[in-house]
Amino acid sequence: MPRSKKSLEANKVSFKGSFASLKFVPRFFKEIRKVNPLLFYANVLARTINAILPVVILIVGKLIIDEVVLQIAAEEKDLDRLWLLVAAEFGLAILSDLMSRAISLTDGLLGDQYSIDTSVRIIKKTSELNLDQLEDSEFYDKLERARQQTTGRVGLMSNILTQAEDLVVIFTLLAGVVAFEPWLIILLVVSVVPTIINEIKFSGTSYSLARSWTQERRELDYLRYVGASDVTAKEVKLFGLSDYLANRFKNLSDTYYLMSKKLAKQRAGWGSVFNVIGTGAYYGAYLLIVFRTVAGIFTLGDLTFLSGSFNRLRSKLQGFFTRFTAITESALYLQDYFEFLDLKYSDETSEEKLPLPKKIKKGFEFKNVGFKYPKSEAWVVRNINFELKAGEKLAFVGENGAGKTTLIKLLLRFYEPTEGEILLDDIPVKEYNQSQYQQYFGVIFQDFVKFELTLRENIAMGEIEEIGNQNRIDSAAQKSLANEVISDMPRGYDQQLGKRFKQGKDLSGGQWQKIAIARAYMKDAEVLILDEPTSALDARAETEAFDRFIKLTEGKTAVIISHRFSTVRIADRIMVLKNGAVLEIGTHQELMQNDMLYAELFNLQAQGYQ
Ligand SMILES: Nc1ncnc2c1ncn2[C@@H]1O[C@H](COP(=O)(O)OP(=O)(O)OP(=O)(O)O)[C@@H](O)[C@H]1O
Repeated sequence: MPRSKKSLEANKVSFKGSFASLKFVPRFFKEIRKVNPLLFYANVLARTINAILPVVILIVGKLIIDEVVLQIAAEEKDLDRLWLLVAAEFGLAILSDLMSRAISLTDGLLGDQYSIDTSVRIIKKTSELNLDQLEDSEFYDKLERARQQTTGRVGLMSNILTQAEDLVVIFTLLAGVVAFEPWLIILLVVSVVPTIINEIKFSGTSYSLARSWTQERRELDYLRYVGASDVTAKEVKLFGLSDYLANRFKNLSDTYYLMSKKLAKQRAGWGSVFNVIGTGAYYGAYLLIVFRTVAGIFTLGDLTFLSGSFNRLRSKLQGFFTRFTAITESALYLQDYFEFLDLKYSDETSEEKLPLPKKIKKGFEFKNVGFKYPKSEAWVVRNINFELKAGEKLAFVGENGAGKTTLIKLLLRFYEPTEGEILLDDIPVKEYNQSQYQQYFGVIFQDFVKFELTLRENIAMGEIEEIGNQNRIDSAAQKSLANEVISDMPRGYDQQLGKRFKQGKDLSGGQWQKIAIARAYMKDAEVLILDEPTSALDARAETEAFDRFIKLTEGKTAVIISHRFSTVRIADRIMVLKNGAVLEIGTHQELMQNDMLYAELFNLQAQGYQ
């Protein structure tokens, strides 16, 4: 676990590594510009004007003081030029304020638009990826970092633009200072070098710390959720778990707090030591300017201009380097984000694919299929051979963990078999385009999603393009018996479901299930898969749901997983799985005559009902 110093070292990103992350900055800006070109160029323009203003303001300030000194000495006072200069300085101050406001306005608007854009892209990209990628914890961490840094990316944008702006300020001020007193440059270097050293020393460390803690942060989020959520509240209360969860949360957070506190203290400590050196150099420069003014080499105006310029230069340069560290740190997150967006899913990379047959002619065939989950050594299923014929209703039965859902995931091509192959009408399913292939199926999983959206949306999710097709939604609801749920809802189809939102209504397990089944009917799928779809229905509703299912899906191919044998027996054929292998397959009668596991389990359940 990366809670030790050792793992922090392992995750440490070098200063060079931080530099390398800057290569993502051009792409980042291209994307921002694409989001809203007008706002982007307005921002750049305002920043350019704002960058030139400081030196102009200082020069006008110097001219004002020189003019004042001149007028004090003059016998006949002529204040016209002075008024003009003061008016110019006033105008410049107003312009500077306007530009700053324009910058923060455009920064904010661009930032908002960009963060909407990135969130949308992350959602879309996630849907393109394979299940094995999504279930991989390393990948999940990457996704987490890509997602978390949405606000960080907005800060990065304004930091980089400010950096460019400050670079212009620094060069214009430098030009002014060099024109008067080139020696000051050496003192300037001495005054900022300590800051640079400090930044290099700590660069990357805080990012490394945050990065090495991605897993733990996930754990913290989870503990926070488990400890304070309506879903877990019943068990947490009943088992008195809140102290245990709170302590576990606190212990883990404290470890992180202590590590980051140590880092922050070191940074602050060294920062103050280096600052003393820097401030010393600044006052050295100040003395030099004062002496030259007393000696009559500089005018009073030069004195104000130089000391003002020098002071600004120092703070701008310091800011430049501090910001540089912040930029490289955030750019490392940018790397996570772009790497995530660039992830390929296997089907994308493969060559031309075959068009899918409009109608399934023969059916599916599993040939010697074996499968191990990624990063696992154990065979979950092996030597699987069976046919799912076109139009057939096949049921899978078997004990928990026998591999039933895994076979469904393989059939749906969420995973590729480790050995053997799956054929559709004698052609390996790999030959077909994956997403088109998946469109063939209407599936209700055991752990189907309870979308906390409206009832209508929950059903229409089966074929979202048809959300406006009321007839289709009505028909799906009738087939699945969800119409009974709808008539109980005060707002009918527009009823918000779940407890998360205002006026939301939570449903019973069985009611949710009826809605989920409606979702499967919504799609005019070639193959229907119901993975324990009726476990929460009462006995009467279950029988009714299955009778309907068989009638309504006449001619369609279907796979049903169920632990209830009364349901299973109405399937055309039943496949019994044990420890990842096919134990027996046949009709209910055949399996009863076989007198093996199926007959044993069937009789066991039948006795229970007597
Ligand atoms: N994503 C995964 N990664 C690794 N192993 C997994 C994964 N999903 C399931 N398994 C393992 O594969 C085996 C078969 O699981 P599967 O879900 O296919 O069983 P099942 O027959 O559907 O069980 P149940 O009746 O309990 O739903 C189990 O031992 C399980 O631990």
